Amino acid sequence: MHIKQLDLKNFRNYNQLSIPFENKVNVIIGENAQGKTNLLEAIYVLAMAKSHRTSNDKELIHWDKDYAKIEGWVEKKNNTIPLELLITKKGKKAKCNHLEQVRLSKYIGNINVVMFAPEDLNLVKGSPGIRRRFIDMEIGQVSPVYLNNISLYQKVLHQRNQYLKLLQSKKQTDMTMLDIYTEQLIEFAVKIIKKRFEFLHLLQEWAKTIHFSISRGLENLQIYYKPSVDVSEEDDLSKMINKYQDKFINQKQKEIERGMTLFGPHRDDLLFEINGRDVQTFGSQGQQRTTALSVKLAEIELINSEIGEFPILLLDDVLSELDDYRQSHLLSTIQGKVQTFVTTTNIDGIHHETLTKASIFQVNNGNLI
Ligand SMILES: Nc1ncnc2c1ncn2[C@@H]1O[C@H](COP(=O)(O)OP(=O)(O)OP(=O)(O)O)[C@@H](O)[C@H]1O
Repeated sequence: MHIKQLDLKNFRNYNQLSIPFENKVNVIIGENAQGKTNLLEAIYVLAMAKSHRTSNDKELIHWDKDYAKIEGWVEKKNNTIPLELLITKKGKKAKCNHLEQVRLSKYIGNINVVMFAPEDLNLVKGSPGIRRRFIDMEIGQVSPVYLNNISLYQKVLHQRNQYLKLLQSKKQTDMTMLDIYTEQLIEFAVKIIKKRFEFLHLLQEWAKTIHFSISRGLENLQIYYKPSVDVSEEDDLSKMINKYQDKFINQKQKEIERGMTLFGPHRDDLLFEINGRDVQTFGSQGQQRTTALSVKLAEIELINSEIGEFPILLLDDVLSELDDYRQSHLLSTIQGKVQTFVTTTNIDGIHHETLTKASIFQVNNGNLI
């Protein structure tokens, strides 16, 4: 799939932009603070209905304006889909094929994107929240049901936490509501975890092969799911439910004392190992970067195997962070099959061969030439 045309109105520092793109590597060059990341963010928001760098949608609207609009025409194998996202200070409205989509979870997934930004280099080293966000965003792109379960889980989690706070402060002593919230929480938790296991299983297969090749056959990458309740990939849903129920019964007092939910998908993590050793603790910076790169390249392959089309790749200022060999590997994977947007302040950081086949844009204060 690829974006044929992108129109922006009042999006961050873009007052008005209307630009066609080809299905190849598009290099966006500009000095700092000109709007390179903003452009990639617009494509990401068009795909995911939220930003990769802020949870506050109002920040996306140009300071002096009341709304922002992103329109994109996405060419897929069999059709072209017009997409539109209107962001106002009161909320968002999404249209697909000119029809308003009541549920955003149904809208997301019309375009698939893989974003690789400097913060993704922290996928291994950073906090567990980064890894959870990664896994949720990636599964969410191909599974609206998963996104829906996440949002229902978060709702119950919030209610359960509030109730635990009431019990903690002894403003409430009746346990009935806590038990009801616990049952509801478990229902969504196990569905989420089951899907995460499935996704990681597939991601792991691709990431392992890619990593082996980037490390010139020296490194074996393994990715594990680290659950906060001792469930495993082999467990069926009812076994997982039993384990969860036991955990919440055993830890009830502790949760009341702390006034919060201490177990569940919102506390789970991922573990990366190279040749049997934890990359977060023992990996060099280079190994951590290679791991992040392998995972991103694996995502591209995984999306293609799930939906039969390659996603759009957004590379925000990361090419110069990769050495020549890793850059070549990345570019040979995408060349000719993945529409890619690359931002850079310095064209010298990008392979000569890539540049000869790319469209090159200059961005200057919210204008793209
Ligand atoms: N809501 C907004 N309205 C208007 N301008 C905004 C808004 N949000 C950010 N900006 C402006 O956008 C510019 C930043 O753009 P962007 O983050 O895309 O920079 P960049 O070109 O990627 O730079 P760098 O190379 O430093 O990462 C800044 O000048 C900032 O002031």
